[in-house]
Amino acid sequence: MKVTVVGAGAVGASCAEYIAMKDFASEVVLVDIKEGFAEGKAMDLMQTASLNGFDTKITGSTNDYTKTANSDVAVITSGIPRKPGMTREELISTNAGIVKTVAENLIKESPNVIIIVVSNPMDTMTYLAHKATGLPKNRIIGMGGALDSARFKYRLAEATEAPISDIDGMVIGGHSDTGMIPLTRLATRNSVPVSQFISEERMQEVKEATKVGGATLTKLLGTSAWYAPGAAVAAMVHAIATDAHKMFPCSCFLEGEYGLNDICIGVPALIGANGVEKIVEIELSATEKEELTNSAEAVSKTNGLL
Ligand SMILES: NC(=O)c1ccc[n+]([C@@H]2O[C@H](COP(=O)([O-])OP(=O)(O)OC[C@H]3O[C@@H](n4cnc5c(N)ncnc54)[C@H](O)[C@@H]3O)[C@@H](O)[C@H]2O)c1
Ligand SMILES: O=C(O)C[C@H](O)C(=O)O
Repeated sequence: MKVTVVGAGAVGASCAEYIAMKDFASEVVLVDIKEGFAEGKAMDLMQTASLNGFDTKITGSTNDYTKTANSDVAVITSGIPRKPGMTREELISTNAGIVKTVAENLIKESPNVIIIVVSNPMDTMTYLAHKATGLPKNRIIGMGGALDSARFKYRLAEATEAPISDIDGMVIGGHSDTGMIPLTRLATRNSVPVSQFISEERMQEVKEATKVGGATLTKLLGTSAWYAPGAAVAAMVHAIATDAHKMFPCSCFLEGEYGLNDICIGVPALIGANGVEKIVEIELSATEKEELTNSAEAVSKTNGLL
């Protein structure tokens, strides 16, 4: 499998590294607009190959998309990250132009590619990539829910003092500080509802900490996070490569599912060789439905700024 990662910055390089470490791709091409940057990151990563035991070939390119030809999967991480105090939505004016151009360049060289959008505001950038490329909806996927769910599990494990491997949980909705919906009702510790281990008040704290997970890290780091985002993308690319039909909440183009239309937003989906193999419609409570409706309204409002 050939994978292109556009943007060789913090998230792009982390994503390329995790993909290489899993050793399932024949080639990863890093692309960046900064002269020599992607080539440098690729060389540095390749010099870890004998140490970390992978055979994936990582190459770099300064904005030459011919090097990306016939990619099976392309990940878009190009664009600016937020600074402390900013929302993801504030990045739209810079990132929309970048994501549109990059998506158009990618499909010229790789007409059969599956695109995973990471750049923020991610749900709106996924919608933009969908509109700009006209690719079938199964081949444009936004990465947000896989990361948000990993953060939810981290917070649940912390609150229950359980090993993370005991914990399961999922976050749906928009990838924003206010739009995420950690499904506390469905979170489990080894099949037992987490609500049996912690108070309702503690559960609310977990929910709120999950929603501002990205903002918390941005405040600590001075820029947004990259290890967990890179790992989340690598897990999704791996599911495509292995046709795993693994369930991730991710930003999918909806046509009636969950009562929503003409929007990309986080819902559970089975990810396999064709990208989104199936959107899974789980039964939501009245409160969760209302939260999803509100979240979708906010994403649509941001889409209106395109
Ligand atoms: N969806 C998510 O869960 C998630 C998680 C983390 C970060 N992000 C987003 O990912 C994006 C990247 O974050 P980062 O921390 O890697 O930023 P970064 O600044 O470290 O890297 C971005 C890279 O994009 C490159 N770039 C800019 N314009 C380009 C273009 N036209 N073509 C190719 N490359 C171009 C830059 O030169 C830079 O190297 C941000 O928008 C951030 O908000 C999303
Ligand atoms: O928080 C951000 O701006 C980056 C990313 O969306 C994240 O959740 O880490």
